Amino acid sequence: MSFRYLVTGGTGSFGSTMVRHLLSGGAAEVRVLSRDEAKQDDLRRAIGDDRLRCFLGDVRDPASVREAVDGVDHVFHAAALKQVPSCEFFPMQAVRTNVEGSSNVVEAASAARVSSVVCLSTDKAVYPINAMGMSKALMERVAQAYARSRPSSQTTVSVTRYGNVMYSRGSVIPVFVAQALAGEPMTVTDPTMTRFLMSLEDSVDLVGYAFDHARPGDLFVRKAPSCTIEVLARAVASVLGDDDPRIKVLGARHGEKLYESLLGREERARAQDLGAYYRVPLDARGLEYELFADTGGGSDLALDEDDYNSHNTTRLGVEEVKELLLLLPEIRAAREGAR
Ligand SMILES: O=c1ccn([C@@H]2O[C@H](COP(=O)(O)OP(=O)(O)O[C@H]3O[C@H](CO)[C@H](O)[C@H](O)[C@H]3O)[C@@H](O)[C@H]2O)c(=O)[nH]1
Repeated sequence: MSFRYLVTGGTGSFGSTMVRHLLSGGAAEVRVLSRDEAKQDDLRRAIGDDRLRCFLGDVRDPASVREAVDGVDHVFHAAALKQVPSCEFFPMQAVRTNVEGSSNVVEAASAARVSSVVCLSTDKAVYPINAMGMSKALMERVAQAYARSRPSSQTTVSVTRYGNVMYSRGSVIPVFVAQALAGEPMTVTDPTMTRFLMSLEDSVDLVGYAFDHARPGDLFVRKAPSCTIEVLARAVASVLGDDDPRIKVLGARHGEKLYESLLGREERARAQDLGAYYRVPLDARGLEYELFADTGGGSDLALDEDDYNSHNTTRLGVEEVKELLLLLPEIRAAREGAR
C-alpha cells in the first residue's frame, strides 16, 4: 500500500533526502511544508515528480500546518531552527519554531488522524546548555507528553535524536573544504572537541527505523562513531591533498560543548540496546506515584553507566575519517576539482 507523507522542513538537507527516499520507495504523494518559496522551486525542479507537492507555510502558523497535514498518513517533522549561535541570540525564535511549532504539528496530525509523526531531535537536547538544545529538549517533551496523555490516540508520536550530519548546510565540513581548497588555515574552535559523525543516509535510516518500530512516545538513537575536530580538519585537508595543513585555533563559540551526548545517564539506564540503535521507551506513569507503591513508585536512579557521548563512543582517527569522507559525493567532487 502506498502512503501520503508530509515532511516539514522538506527543503533542508535531511528533508530533501527524505523526500527523495520516500518518492523512490513508491509513495503516493510527498508533501513539503516550508517557508522559502525559492528553495521549494529548486526542489521541485531538481526532483521533477508530480507526486511532490509543496505547501508554503510555517509550523508556527497552525492554519498552514492543518492545510498541509489534511489527508496524509504519516508526518516527518524536520522543520526547525538549528543553528546554535543564532538561537543563542534569538532564543524566543527557537521557542516559537521548535517548541510551539512542534506542538502545532503534533496537534494538527492528531486532529487529522494521521497514523504516525516522527519528530527529529538532536544530541544538543541532552543536558542542554544552549537555546537550540533547550528548545529541542522541550520539543521531545511535547511529543512524549502527547503520548502519555492520549494513550488511545490513533497517532503514534515518536522522537529520533541524532548528532552532527556530515556536510549538512551551514556545518563545519564545507567550511574546512573551502579552506583546504583555498590553501587557507583550517579554523578549528577547540582541537579536542568531539562530535558524532553521521551521514545523511544514516539519519534517514534512523528516522525510517523509528517509523517502522515506534510505539507511542518512544525515543530512538542511532549509535555512531566520533572524532575530534582536529582529526576532522586534518582528514578533510588530507583527502584534498594536504597532509600537513596549517591549523588556526579560534576557541569555542557561544553555547558550544566539548562533547555531545546522544543519551543521558538516566536515559541510558532505561534504554534497550538494539544493536545499531537504542530505544528509550516512554515513562508512561501518571503523577500518582503512590499507586505504584508496592512495586516502588519512583524510578531507580542507581546509575552504573555513563551517558552515551562523543567522548566515550568509538573514536576514529584521521585515516578512518578519510574513509567516511570519501563516501560523500561532495567530497569526491571537491577532490576531482582539486586535481
Ligand atoms: O570553523 C569552524 C566551525 C566549527 N567548528 C567546530 O566543528 C564542530 C562542528 O560544528 P558545526 O557548526 O558543524 O556543528 P555544531 O556541532 O555546532 O551543530 C551542528 O550539528 C547539530 C547536531 O548536533 C545541529 O544539526 C546543528 O544545527 C549543526 O549546526 C564543532 O565542534 C565546532 O566547534 C570548527 O572547529 N571550526
